Amino acid sequence: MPAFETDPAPYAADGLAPDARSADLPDTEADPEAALAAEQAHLAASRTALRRMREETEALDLRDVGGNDVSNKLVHSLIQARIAALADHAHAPLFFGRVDGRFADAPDVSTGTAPVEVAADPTRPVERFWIGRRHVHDHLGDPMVVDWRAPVSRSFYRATRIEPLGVELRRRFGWTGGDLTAFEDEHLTDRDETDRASAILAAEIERPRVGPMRDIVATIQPEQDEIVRADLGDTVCVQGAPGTGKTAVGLHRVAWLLYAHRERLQRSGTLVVGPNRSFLDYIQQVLPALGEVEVGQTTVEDLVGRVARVPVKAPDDPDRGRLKGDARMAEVLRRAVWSGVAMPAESLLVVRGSRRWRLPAYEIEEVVTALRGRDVRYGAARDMLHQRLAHAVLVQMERAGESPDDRVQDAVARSKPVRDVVNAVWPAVDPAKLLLRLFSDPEFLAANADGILTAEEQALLLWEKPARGVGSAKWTPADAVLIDEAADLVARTPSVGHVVVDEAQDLSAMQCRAIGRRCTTGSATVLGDIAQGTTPWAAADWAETLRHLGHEGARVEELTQGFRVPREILDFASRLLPHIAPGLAPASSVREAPGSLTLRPADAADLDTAAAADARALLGLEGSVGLIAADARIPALAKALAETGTGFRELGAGTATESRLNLVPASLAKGLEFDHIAVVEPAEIVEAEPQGLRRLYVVLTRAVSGLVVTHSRALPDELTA
Ligand SMILES: Nc1ncnc2c1ncn2[C@@H]1O[C@H](COP(=O)(O)OP(=O)(O)OP(=O)(O)O)[C@@H](O)[C@H]1O
Repeated sequence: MPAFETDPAPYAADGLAPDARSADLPDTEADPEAALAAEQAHLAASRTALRRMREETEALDLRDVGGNDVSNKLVHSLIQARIAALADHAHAPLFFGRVDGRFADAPDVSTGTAPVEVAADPTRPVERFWIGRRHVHDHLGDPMVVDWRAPVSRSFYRATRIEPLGVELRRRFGWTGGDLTAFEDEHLTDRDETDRASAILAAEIERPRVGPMRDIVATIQPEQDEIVRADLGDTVCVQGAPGTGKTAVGLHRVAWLLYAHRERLQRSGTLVVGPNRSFLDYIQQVLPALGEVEVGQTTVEDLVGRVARVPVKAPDDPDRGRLKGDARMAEVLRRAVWSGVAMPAESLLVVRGSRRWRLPAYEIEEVVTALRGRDVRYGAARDMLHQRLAHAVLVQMERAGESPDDRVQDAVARSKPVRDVVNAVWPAVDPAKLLLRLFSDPEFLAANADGILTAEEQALLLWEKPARGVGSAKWTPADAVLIDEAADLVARTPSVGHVVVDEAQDLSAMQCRAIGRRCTTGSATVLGDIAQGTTPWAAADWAETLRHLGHEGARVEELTQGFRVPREILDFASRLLPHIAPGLAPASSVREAPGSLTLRPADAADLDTAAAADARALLGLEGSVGLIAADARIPALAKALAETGTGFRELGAGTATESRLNLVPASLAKGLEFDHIAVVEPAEIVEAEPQGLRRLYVVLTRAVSGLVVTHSRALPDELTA
């Protein structure tokens, strides 16, 4: 059987490949240069095809659509989004890989939006697929580049010599800017060939970081791909050491889910929750680069802030914050919300025309009791109470020979006597006011917290100076989460189809519940590292976090291969692990960078100047630089940098300065990475907070290429032992 279905002219005069998927290409072994030239020709043809696809979209005539103004606007914006998605980014490869293999003939293997598994079929002729960021087809509709999320692309990421999935050849391409410059082949069915380390893969991982995080579509690893392509219904929790690709995997998973379940998820929505704004800024370009612009990216504070609508004015102190984040608070709030429901003292009297209708108190009580027993939100039950009371009055009218219709019932439901009864027996609850009362009124708190919180805990919650009103209270982030919980007891929080939660180890039980109620009808990807938990309420294990998220029993996967931090630095930082997370094994590193770690003693008096000089020296190297120190030292470092006229960007300062040098308070370093980092005075970082050793672990593991530790004091014992 010939290697490929033959077609003697792979590239036609118009530059388009009539059927490059099965055409003969030059023999790679005999003539690698010709093989590279053929790939470059396929690239040129694919670019031409992409341009044609864009021009066709641009030429779409909206007048044909008809419809009203609103639908025209919608179609117009969809077309604009499509045109943007079809842009050819000259600096990025249009494809990064190719698979040649014998695949079962599924109709949507290269274009499918359903998660069709690609299957091998040795009886089929060899077909080849180029894998890239977006789908490109020729004028006949045949694929020239297949989206990395299409079913057949799975074989590119997952095929091994043991399980080739139909793949005979896997080719990776090397690029310089927009030019295709090299390729590497693996013949997965060739028994004589052995695995070799991929230079292209290594180069891609080593590429210096200049700006925000970028996508990893070209190099997703099999264990990562398994998480990326997990079914929509699966909630997956990923534990992974620093730099193992958790964030990258979470973002690619959203992009894959949107491809495989586009219609459903576009309707329900998706959400990425990250620890802070600096982190969201850092990751914000990954999804748009993958063609997904409609994913909400937010912090927990912003998420609950939209519901709580109170000004957050103060941080949480550790003890109070821990208590406010405790899951027992949910029960206190539940009791408090429902505590206002009372039994009626009087009957209900409705006057209509010349007639008076009386509903005795015991009948009202029956209605209230029945509603309490139903599994509905407080506010929904309150709305129902109006209607139920009106209905009971209507029954009396009917018994008396009248024939009232729905309009009469509505009028009675809205009448003042009914409203008065409802206000008395089922008062409206304002979540923020409820919390204000709990924290200001010891008796109200005791009535709802006794048996749940100890007397000391109740005392801890009470404000020393009760607030006058919701607007003037000194709300903290944990309070906003409690208000969000109360709001959900009153009215159900809408759920999206999928939520990705990053740095989840730092969430309190109540924060988990806040996120969990936003994916009650959907699934979640939960990412984190127990060793990097730095909040006073950080998780000790994933089972608890998953339980509070409402996804108990979700599977926990571990990523152990580090892509960011060179081995020497990772080994150095991992000395802290037995002290901060005894159960966790250190990650391995795929990257060797001998000499990447420098320990530099300095005089206490010159520490800031020395650190500023280190950072300036690092600017002489390629890539981004992070100067990281305890938060309290940041102003001194900013001054030292300014004195030498070194431009820098201070994270968290709210300024939009562009600079390769980033001045980073240790508390904002989580999730970020820089090519080179200079860490100042580790002992100070450790002392700054109860979880200081973990903070130091986070800080030391931000480096991609090099780490300089500048210190005037002894390094912490845990780091030198
Ligand atoms: N398969 C891969 N190919 C190339 N680069 C990768 C791969 N996986 C991860 N990386 C890179 O490794 C770095 C670390 O990834 P990421 O930030 O997702 O790790 P993380 O596990 O979330 O780290 P942390 O716990 O420190 O937040 C990033 O630069 C990412 O692009």
